[in-house]
Amino acid sequence: TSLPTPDTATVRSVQKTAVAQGAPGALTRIDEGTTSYRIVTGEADTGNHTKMDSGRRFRVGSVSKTFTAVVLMQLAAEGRVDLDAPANNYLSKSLPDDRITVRHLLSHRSGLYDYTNDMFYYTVPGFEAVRNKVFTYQDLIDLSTARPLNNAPGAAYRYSNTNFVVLGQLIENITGTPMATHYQQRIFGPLRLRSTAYVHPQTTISGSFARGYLRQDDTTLPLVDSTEQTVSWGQSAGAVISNAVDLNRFFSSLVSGKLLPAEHLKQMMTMVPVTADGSQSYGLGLRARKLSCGTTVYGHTGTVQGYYTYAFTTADGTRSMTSLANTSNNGTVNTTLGATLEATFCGDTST
Ligand SMILES: C[C@@H](NC(=O)[C@@H](C)NC(=O)CCCC[C@H](NC(=O)C[NH3+])C(=O)[O-])C(=O)O
Repeated sequence: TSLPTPDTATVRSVQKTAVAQGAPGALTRIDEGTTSYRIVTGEADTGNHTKMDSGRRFRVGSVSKTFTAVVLMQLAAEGRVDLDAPANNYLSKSLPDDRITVRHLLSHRSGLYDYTNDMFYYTVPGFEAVRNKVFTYQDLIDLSTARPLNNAPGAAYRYSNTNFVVLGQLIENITGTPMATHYQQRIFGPLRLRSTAYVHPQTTISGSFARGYLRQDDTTLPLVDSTEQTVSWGQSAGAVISNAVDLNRFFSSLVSGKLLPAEHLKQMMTMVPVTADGSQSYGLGLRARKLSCGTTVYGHTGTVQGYYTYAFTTADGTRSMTSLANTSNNGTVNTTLGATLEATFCGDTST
């Protein structure tokens, strides 16, 4: 299917708006076969006024969930896990409800409470309290199960980081191999994602990277440099580090069948609407968005202190886009940045 030419002028104006709304900088990279478009605005480091550039690495937040889902689906394809079995079959310490299946975890239908609601209720104090902490998966799961389930297993979609922390623990329990090894051997290596890494609990980002700046709840106060942290509160739900070209290659490779057999990819991409207008849906560790021009794109968003990410591709992987703004706790910027999807995949709709 031939898509309209990406509207890079609108991408640029969207980025300028995001900067005007408080982001120090933004980047967008669009890949289509051998053609790439790179648009950047503002600064990667406000301390020495280093300009943003599109090759910089950053924390991808929940885009990590898609990487974790791919590992899980490969194990399912290898016959080592049954998606419809109780997750408790694979866990050393049981979840409070045997009805929670592996598929419920992948599709955010388990009902498990999201511990980050309490952890980050107060944004900067919450962040400062955990930025150098190292949690076990069980520490985080125990924070969640201290609260009642949001819903009966399978009864509703309710986004929860807990689901993908449980999946990290489950994968390590089944295989005896750390998530970092699975990511590297099953995804980063085969796809040559040379700027992508899982270095938990290391707090620093190596190579060329964008610094991240967290907005305070009192927005009159200056941004907090949140670049260095363990992201141990996120791990298999949010601790991957990558860059735009790698995320574009990851999502286009995923949907074009390079990581999973057809049946398992199909299950991952089988979407359930999560918004009333049906424009947003969730599959297994994967988001889909139906854009105004009728094109549906597949990928994930990410929010981690100092970094907003959108990483999406077309159903056939021919065009991929990754956008980053290096701030967070700023919903206006997050919404604005999302407009790079329309500009990229629907082209110039102003005429
Ligand atoms: C939404 C996004 N989810 C993720 O990326 C996961 C890993 N991030 C979160 O759950 C946000 C944690 C708080 C961030 C903090 N907010 C606060 O502290 C608010 N009090 C911040 O904005 O940096 C997704 O799936 O698309």
